[in-house]
Amino acid sequence: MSPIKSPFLKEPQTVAIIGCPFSAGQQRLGVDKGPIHLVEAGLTDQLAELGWRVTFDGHHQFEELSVTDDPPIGKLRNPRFVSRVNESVAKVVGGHAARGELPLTLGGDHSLAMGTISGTLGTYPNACVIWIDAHTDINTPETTDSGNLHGMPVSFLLGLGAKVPEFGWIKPLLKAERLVYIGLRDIDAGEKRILRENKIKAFSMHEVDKYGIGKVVEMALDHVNPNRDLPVHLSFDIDALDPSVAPSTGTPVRGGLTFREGHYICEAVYETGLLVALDLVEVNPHLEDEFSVNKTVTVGCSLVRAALGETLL
Ligand SMILES: NC(=[NH2+])NCCC[C@H](N)C(=O)O
Ligand SMILES: [Mn+2]
Ligand SMILES: [Mn+2]
Repeated sequence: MSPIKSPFLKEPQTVAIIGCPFSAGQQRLGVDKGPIHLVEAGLTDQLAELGWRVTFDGHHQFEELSVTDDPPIGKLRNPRFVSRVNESVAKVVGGHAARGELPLTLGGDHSLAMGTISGTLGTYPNACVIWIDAHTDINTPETTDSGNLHGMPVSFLLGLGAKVPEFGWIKPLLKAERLVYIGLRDIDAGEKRILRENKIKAFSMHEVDKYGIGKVVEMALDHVNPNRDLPVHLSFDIDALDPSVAPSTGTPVRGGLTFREGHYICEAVYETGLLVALDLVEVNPHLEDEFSVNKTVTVGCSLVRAALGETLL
């Protein structure tokens, strides 16, 4: 029995867990401990229980890639380190995808999507990206206020904004019409302009309230995957969930997805049978109290299970 009825994955269906203890895309300590907590919570066994062959080669040791001198380039913080780590993540994710496995990247901050989505698109050039987040993470080197690269991966993938030679390895393989957002509620002014100018489809919490999550996911899939035949990369930032559901994250924004809305998205993507890669990022076990951390890690594991075939019935 295979967990997904998938036109893309090879038998025995394999999920490759890629632990990415990485935090240099933002400034709060602890998000690099996210993957360790998710794995220690038992995620590997939970996925095996769903029928997957699970591989996990230990958490990546990015220290080897660290740079002694990494001054900002313009506003961009830790640019060389972020670039190098993502280049290596792209190779790892791409390698698993090319072997017909499903890479599950555990972050770490969301700058990691530069690597994960580059890896997916290298193997599946027509893949679409479903980005679940409170934020659009589409600032360019020109529009960013914070200089934090976790707020910018999407612009690099689309090839928007000033070209930074250090990030020259990123091929702008993502097309605006193959990207859709759900859960948005904190978008910078410059980002709003980019969304408009590039006609990027986005469902904020306003649309979730108006139409309900079922309709929103259907409309999102209709946009990026009208014939339901393209591979899907699901990039899930835990801060898409309401802080009452997932408090331990670096940039919480109130008014987010409920527990069920978050799970519904994952379940609906699973049901398409088209999922080829999954990211779960921005779990920060150093933030808030022990109860909050447990809650956040537990909901993170359960979102992953939902995307990989756990059903309620
Ligand atoms: N992956 C995230 N949590 N991103 C938050 C980004 C916040 C803000 N838009 C920035 O550019 O810094
Ligand atoms: Mn976010
Ligand atoms: Mn994000």
